[in-house]
Amino acid sequence: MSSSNPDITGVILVGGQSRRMGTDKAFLDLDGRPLIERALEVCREVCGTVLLVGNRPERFGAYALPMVADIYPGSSLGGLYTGLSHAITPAIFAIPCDIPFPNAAIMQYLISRRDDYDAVVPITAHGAEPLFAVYAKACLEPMRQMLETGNVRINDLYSHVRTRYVEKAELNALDPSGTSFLNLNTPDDYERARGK
Ligand SMILES: Nc1nc2c(ncn2[C@@H]2O[C@H](COP(=O)(O)OP(=O)(O)OP(=O)(O)O)[C@@H](O)[C@H]2O)c(=O)[nH]1
Repeated sequence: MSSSNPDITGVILVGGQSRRMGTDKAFLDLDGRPLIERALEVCREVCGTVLLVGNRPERFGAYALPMVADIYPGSSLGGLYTGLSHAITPAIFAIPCDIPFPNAAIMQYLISRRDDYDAVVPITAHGAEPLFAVYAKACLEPMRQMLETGNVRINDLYSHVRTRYVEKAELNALDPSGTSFLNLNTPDDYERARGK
């Protein structure tokens, strides 16, 4: 796989319950393609390796990708921790499976802001976007401590690692449609995305 960042693993989070949607979000069809394939496409473009993290490998066999089960099941923080643990690269780019318009240019930009930081996290109108962010191996131990104590609020991680927040204004030019961080949680969200 040729990519501009061989030292980054794209970690696609495909766990969770999809309770609000009522059907596995990874396989929601948008313009003839399931969401998972959109995430996969940008990961292949930007990252050296791709890893799926979730607990239903039988659903993803067709993609012939490495897939690992959550070490700490039950939270997206557990998914991040699992992806970062298994990655053989020094850092990962985490991406959820429920964003219909993942933006490779934004991924590239966030990766380019790594410098000496352990986490690079975009800020949008909705606050931090911890599931579309860069994490270095230095995040593993603080993540593990949070998981061991039952704290799964990813935003609490950032005070324990060197975090670079990337403000919305920095990203606007890369996101003219303003849809890059849209995520689909409910059937209504899905209907709206189909209209875009
Ligand atoms: N590996 C892993 N991924 C998760 C887990 N929980 C959520 N995710 C992923 O994180 C992203 C955001 O998920 P959410 O919308 O917060 O949760 P969800 O369980 O998918 O949906 P709800 O049941 O409606 O809350 C999606 O890509 C999910 O696949 C988890 O426990 N493990």
